[in-house]
Amino acid sequence: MSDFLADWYLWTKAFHVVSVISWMAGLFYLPRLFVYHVEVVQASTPTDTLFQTMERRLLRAIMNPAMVATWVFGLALVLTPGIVVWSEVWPWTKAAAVLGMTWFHHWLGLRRKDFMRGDNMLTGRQYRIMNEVPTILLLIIVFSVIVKF
Ligand code: HEM
Repeated sequence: MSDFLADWYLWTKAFHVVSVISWMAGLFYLPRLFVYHVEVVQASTPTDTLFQTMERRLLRAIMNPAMVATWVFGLALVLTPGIVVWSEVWPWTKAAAVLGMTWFHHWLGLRRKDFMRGDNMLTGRQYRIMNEVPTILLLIIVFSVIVKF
């Protein structure tokens, strides 16, 4: 198993990065959709239904599979011999930020259900602020995994 993972290391990393890009695209876009949904769209109109469809498809067709793929390829990299040295700081920083990103994904899923039920409680400004969460986590993850501080 270790030999197999070592042989496929660069391919695994390439698929990991592709999955990460797809996941991040959704994590940036879905809160933007929520901003417009709450600020511009009237409840129970055809536009409301259209936004709900876009939000559901983005989450189910792109973000959920991309998150699973990111985790699968990421964990394969963790198991690859010699890649992660747990006595260094960066794997822990990255792990904490990745758990934060996964929490944010599930938080967005819960907010989508609020819109679906017609009882969203947050304002456009609050969604704009939450939109910064993936940016901050992305910076922490990329600097920790590449600079390895
Ligand atoms: C979901 C759980 C994740 C795990 C278990 C994981 C684990 C890993 C591991 C072990 C590596 C190899 C590091 C190396 O080759 O030195 C790696 C590479 C990488 N990861 Fe992740 N990762 C995860 C999520 C993410 C996320 C969310 C991002 C970005 C937002 C990300 C961005 C990257 C990048 C850019 C690389 C390539 C670094 C390089 O070129 O050396 N990863 N990941």
